[in-house]
Amino acid sequence: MNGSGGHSTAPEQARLDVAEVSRRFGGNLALDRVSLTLAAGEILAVLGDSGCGKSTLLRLIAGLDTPDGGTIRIDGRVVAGRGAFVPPEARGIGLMFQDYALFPHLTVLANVRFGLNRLPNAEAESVAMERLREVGLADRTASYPADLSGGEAQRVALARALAPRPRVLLLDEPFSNLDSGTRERVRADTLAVLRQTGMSAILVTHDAAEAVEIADRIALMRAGRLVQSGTAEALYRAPASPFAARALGDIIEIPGQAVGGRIETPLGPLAAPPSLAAGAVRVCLRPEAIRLLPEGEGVPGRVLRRAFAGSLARLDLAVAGLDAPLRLTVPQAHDTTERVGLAVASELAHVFAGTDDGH
Ligand SMILES: Nc1ncnc2c1ncn2[C@@H]1O[C@H](COP(=O)(O)OP(=O)(O)OP(=O)(O)O)[C@@H](O)[C@H]1O
Repeated sequence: MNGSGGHSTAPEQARLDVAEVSRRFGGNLALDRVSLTLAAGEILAVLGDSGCGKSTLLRLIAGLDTPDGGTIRIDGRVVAGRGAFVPPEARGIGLMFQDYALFPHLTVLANVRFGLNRLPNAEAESVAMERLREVGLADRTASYPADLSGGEAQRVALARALAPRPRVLLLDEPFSNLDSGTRERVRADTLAVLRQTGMSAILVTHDAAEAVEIADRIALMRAGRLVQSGTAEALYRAPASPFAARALGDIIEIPGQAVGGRIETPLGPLAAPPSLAAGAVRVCLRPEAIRLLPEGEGVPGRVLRRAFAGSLARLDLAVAGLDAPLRLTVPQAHDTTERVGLAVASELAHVFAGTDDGH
């Protein structure tokens, strides 16, 4: 029941290859042998809670910091590690942070031109115009940042980061300063621009829904380590740990006991994976793994509460052997009696040995 590994592309073919990279701050191991790859044109989301090392990883890739171990390659060339260090401006990396960092005293056009100072004036101007067209802001060239909405400012920052056509674009929580209505639209616009320009990008976020929506693959981090990487679907369907299961969607966790090829749980027996040793296990279930049956069938449950949730209804069920009520969502039209039966689809259960979280 293990998930996929860290590499999806051979390191020598990858646009970006991060191999066994570590970074220590005093006694704090902020990154612990993190490996990941990014293919050309791919969008990877680095997903994790505050303090898990996401920004540290981006800073190392950008060349704003130096790793204590491991190597970073861009298009096969070592840019950090093995005694090499290529400075940020020579890495072909574009950066976009959540505060956009637009220059307030420069027009929109001048902001986008800023990163193009190696080009002759006329060319820099025409490239900047082209990038502003790409993000749909060709008519705002003479405006100043103070006159822009949050969404527009974000698009100018995107145009500026894309202006020199970087090999890799790094986006650090780029939508977190936008209100929720604007965020979805700007996110969709940003994704469209990244796809249109074939950009290879890493997006750092603590928002699983955002990672799922925008990325081809997700690298899930926890406490300085890469927990699992793969497509959103792979992480959803085959989480490597209870933590990974929780990170990518609703999960119902129940205790279990593996004995002789089966797992005894309060929701009935489940088939045990062949490699599982006897002993205590944790069973993680997606809500769709649990079926409601008429009273008298399956494992008995008692409805404690039924709450209205639009087209759905939320049920809290008491089940013998479970400490907390089991929360299920059913179609509003589903009429429930006070007593019901429950069944679990074994093939949708994720079973983990032991009782701790694992990585
Ligand atoms: N320059 C630094 N000096 C000392 N400790 C640091 C430094 N930069 C980061 N850290 C520590 O490294 C760990 C990882 O921090 P990092 O900022 O990379 O996490 P993050 O996942 O980006 O969090 P957030 O989402 O809050 O920005 C934290 O424990 C942080 O305190």
